Amino acid sequence: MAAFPFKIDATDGRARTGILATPRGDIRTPAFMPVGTVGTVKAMTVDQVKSTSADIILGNTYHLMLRPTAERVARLGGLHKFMRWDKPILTDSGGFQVMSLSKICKVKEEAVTFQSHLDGSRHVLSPERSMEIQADLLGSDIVMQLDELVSLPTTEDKAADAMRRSARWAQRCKDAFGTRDAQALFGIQQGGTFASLRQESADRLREIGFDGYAIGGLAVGEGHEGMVEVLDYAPEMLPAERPRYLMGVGKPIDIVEAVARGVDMFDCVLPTRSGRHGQAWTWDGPINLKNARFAEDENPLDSNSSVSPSCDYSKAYLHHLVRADEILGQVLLSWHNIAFFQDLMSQLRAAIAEGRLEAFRRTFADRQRRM
Ligand SMILES: CC#C[C@H]1NC(N)=Nc2cc3[nH]c(NC)nc3cc21
Repeated sequence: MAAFPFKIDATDGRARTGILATPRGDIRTPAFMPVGTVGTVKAMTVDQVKSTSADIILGNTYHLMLRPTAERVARLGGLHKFMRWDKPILTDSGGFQVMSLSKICKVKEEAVTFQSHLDGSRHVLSPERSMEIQADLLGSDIVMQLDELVSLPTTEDKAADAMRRSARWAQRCKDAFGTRDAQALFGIQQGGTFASLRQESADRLREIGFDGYAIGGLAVGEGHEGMVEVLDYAPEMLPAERPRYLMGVGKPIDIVEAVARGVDMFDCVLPTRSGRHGQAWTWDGPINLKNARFAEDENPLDSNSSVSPSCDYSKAYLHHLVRADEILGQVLLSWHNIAFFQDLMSQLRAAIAEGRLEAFRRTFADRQRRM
């Protein structure tokens, strides 16, 4: 019996909307997970994150194992208690971050060894250690397998080798994770932009059996068209009855196109990172509050929103905060952007439930281009 029942309430073309039920709360899909890398959704309190109606957030094994260490988080009661977030948490396994962040890393069949980007200290991350950190020490609700990242551009042979190692690590993760009914384990499909490798990866993951299936290897610089090309076939290679999670994605238009191709879960640093740099996402595309045209604009970012940073504050005030490099500017724009992404997911769920996703997609794309 797979952990976490996934009930699909409606479909529209390849898109699905439903509920992934977890012991810490239901996750409405399609879902966007705010990124809380080191135990904080940057510049936001957990109450502000909750006010956006986010059902689940993401944490990172790589960052938390380096600081404050997974053992310390465990001694302090686990990640939920530590950061005061009592809803679901998905943790990434560390593979992607080790290979994209750490100074030196060596990948062997047994494990990845690397030096911390913080102080150069040496660390080892094996499939078994990643499971121990995520499931036992951090106590996350959804655990990601450890996978191997290949940097783009890559050859088919290199992508095949990495995909097959990730599949062997997937089995080791499943064995180490064991059978738990209060936590779930997701596998990660690899294979770059090679359909035959993606199919082989999906087949191997299905044989092993996971509670959900992620699409890895995208949002790594392939661009919107490159991503959509893979999304035209990759999601449907994965079991239809379990959640499909596209890692690291993405811009609002990427999310809409991926939902239309059968993806259920997303995470991306874009709303919080761009908010810290003065950017606000709106239904008419992104704007940057640094721009002089907002200096005396008394309108809020979104008067239809019920979330404070979107409906209570004037663009003029936000412009002032950003120009003055005030911390509150980073807080309010991060908060607004997360609220906007959650509003987008809510509108996508409604559009699928009412069978009008195609119309929503067209209108959304036209309006986003207006900027
Ligand atoms: C190859 C591969 C792969 C995936 N593997 C794991 N464990 N995490 C990821 C995180 C990502 N973030 C982004 N873009 C921001 N693409 C990602 C891809 C992965």
